[in-house]
Amino acid sequence: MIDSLVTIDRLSVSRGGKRILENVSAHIQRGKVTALIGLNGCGKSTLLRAIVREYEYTGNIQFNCGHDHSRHRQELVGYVPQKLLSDGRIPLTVRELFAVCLQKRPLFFGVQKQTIDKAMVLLNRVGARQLLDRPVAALSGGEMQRVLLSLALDPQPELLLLDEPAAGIDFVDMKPFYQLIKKINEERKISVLLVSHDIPTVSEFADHVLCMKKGKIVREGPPSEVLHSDELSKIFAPDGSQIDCGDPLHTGCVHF
Ligand SMILES: Nc1ncnc2c1ncn2[C@@H]1O[C@H](COP(=O)(O)OP(=O)(O)OP(=O)(O)O)[C@@H](O)[C@H]1O
Repeated sequence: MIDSLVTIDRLSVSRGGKRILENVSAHIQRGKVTALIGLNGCGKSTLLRAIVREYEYTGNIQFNCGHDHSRHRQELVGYVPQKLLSDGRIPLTVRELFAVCLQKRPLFFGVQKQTIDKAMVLLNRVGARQLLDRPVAALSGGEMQRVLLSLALDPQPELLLLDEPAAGIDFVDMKPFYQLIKKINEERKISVLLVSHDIPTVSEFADHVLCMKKGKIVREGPPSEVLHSDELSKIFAPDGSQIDCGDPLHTGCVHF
């Protein structure tokens, strides 16, 4: 029996006249890490953007969060995109980025002390307080992900959406990063939906897996079932080769 924080029911999304998601039904488990896997272009980012209401959709995304919805309290969802901007040229320091995100007044009035204090608390949570005065454009992929993660955790969300959080992170830093996500999940009781292309990491860190193919969820369940299923093999190893579900630190990462 799935304890579902979010129940997605017959969700369809079209973009630019093209149907991207078709009748997607799935669960995001309460208090757990759910991984969304699938080939490039199958619709994973589109699903995340529908959940944050960035894209229009038909069907239903039901938050089973225990709120009194008549009081119009929005569900709290933190979202970390794949990239901040495609060209990466943001002429700001991390301190100024926090000001843009947290302050109500324009940046030309300066960064308020309370913003800096808050930025330090938020960066500290993700082990990144040393980044405060660094230019955003000079951050590595992993540093950028930590900054975006710290912003997504304020205010504390019920659901954290991470779109390929390890995409810019090298082999050595990847495991600590996923351990940080697991820690946030367990200690703060934040449910997580993360997009990943790394089967060993999904095997190690996810409690629940959604497998997407061409805009549809073709399999959902625990990693032990989904990662060894025929559906997964047909998508990721159609030539009959073995899918490596081992420890990413020992067997190397399988990217698809
Ligand atoms: N505005 C748009 N107009 C037309 N097609 C679009 C639009 N936005 C996205 N698409 C297409 O929708 C499909 C799904 O895109 P999406 O980014 O959700 O895939 P993804 O699974 O996240 O891919 P990746 O793993 O490469 O990040 C892709 O084929 C993409 O080209």
